Amino acid sequence: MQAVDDPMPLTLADVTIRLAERTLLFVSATVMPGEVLTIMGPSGSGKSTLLAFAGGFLDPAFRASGRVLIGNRDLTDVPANERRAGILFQDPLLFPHLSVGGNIVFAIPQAVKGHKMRRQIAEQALEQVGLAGFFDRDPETLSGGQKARVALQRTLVSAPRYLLLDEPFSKLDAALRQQTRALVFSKAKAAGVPIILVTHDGADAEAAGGRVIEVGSEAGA
Ligand SMILES: Nc1ncnc2c1ncn2[C@@H]1O[C@H](COP(=O)(O)OP(=O)(O)OP(=O)(O)O)[C@@H](O)[C@H]1O
Repeated sequence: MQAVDDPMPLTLADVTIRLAERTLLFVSATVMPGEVLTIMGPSGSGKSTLLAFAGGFLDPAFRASGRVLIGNRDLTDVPANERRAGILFQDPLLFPHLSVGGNIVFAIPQAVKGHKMRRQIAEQALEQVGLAGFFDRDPETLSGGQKARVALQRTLVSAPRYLLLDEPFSKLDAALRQQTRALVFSKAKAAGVPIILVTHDGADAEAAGGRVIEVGSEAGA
């Protein structure tokens, strides 16, 4: 797994997200490497939009004020190829035209040279989540839980500076959810980078084991 050589805190400094004239949410917090900050709130309260802003790709339909800082650097001053926000969505979004292993190889930073080395990293990443021997499989032949594990490893091999988790367990059934949740949090924390989790589910927040921020209602924060 790619280690991040310079893990830094992630700060959401007075971040306000607006849609038309409506304020959706306000958050101000610093997340330390290895820490999970959970954002909870009702549907439509702007949680996914907050993650998009934190990742540097806010939809132009929204207006945001406040800043996102990696360490002391404003995200907008960090070149796009150095931001490296690792994102996991509800849907694993595996590339259908690549094999399972190809999905992971694709995410390995270009600085890691050599076909053999890249393949070896991907094989190890699969092995770590119980998917040894799955390298050449078509992603469509995997179960939901297996896809979620591949998506996790694809994100982690990319050497992210921080992780943004947008309800990554919500499509899994209860038993699988519990198992996948434990795996994601242990591996994400081991990556030693700041983690922001968005969820509706109190059990996710409990398993994450960090601070929880409740954001506003649909009527506006
Ligand atoms: N591209 C867009 N243009 C206009 N409005 C949008 C756009 N994307 C989302 N919205 C609206 O912005 C609000 C916030 O959406 P967002 O997806 O951030 O909420 P959320 O809290 O993540 O919701 P959920 O928990 O249901 O995923 C919602 O009212 C949504 O309908």
